[in-house]
Amino acid sequence: MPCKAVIFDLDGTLLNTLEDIVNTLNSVLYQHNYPQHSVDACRFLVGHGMRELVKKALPEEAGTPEIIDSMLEDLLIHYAENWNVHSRPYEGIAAMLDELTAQGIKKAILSNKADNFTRLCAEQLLSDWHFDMVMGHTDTFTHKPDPSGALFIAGQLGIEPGDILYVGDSGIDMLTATRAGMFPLGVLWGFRPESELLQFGAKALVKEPGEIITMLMNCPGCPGNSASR
Ligand SMILES: O=C(O)COP(=O)(O)O
Repeated sequence: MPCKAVIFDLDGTLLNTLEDIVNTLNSVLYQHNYPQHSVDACRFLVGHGMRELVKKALPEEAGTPEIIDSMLEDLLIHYAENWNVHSRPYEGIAAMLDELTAQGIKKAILSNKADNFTRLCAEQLLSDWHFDMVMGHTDTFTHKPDPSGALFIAGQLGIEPGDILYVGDSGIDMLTATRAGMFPLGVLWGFRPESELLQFGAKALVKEPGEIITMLMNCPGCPGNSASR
């Protein structure tokens, strides 16, 4: 298992952002007289970026580019006011990030969330840890599962993709990792089920963040593995 660097997905992996996203989405849908969605339904709407979220949430016949654009504008305004009401790191994330930091393993974040919100999340909810790179969606790279963002991070870190562990909670993340030549590790505390992670190529699954550390410590090349020192 690779262990020179770890790239994390954000929503559903490091942070539980679901409730704030659902509340924002539903308030915008309500304002525009469209049906709202349950939290469980929203688990499958999030992950492809914010424009796709709006598109998937709208009734099919309403999804014209003009309506999507205007709903997206409102969503971004509402989300800016409500993004951190309930959003927090999952239990065990803090200890896991502490341990990666102690072991000198590089850390990055790659999200399909808009770049400004991704940075806000990292700056305000993950400020105790240094991330070597934090990247949300911009016009420079196509959304995940296109591997260009992940490969750009590898280049910036100066680490071969094959030496990078990619940790995420969705099929999109597993595909991204596979296409980038990284190791796809699926987490089971996030938004999507185990079956999806396996279907899209997860090579290993973890039930809680501490297991990531155990796996890395058992990896022969890991800086934290006493056998490799
Ligand atoms: O689509 C989103 O907004 C969230 O995306 P992420 O799971 O890549 O963080």
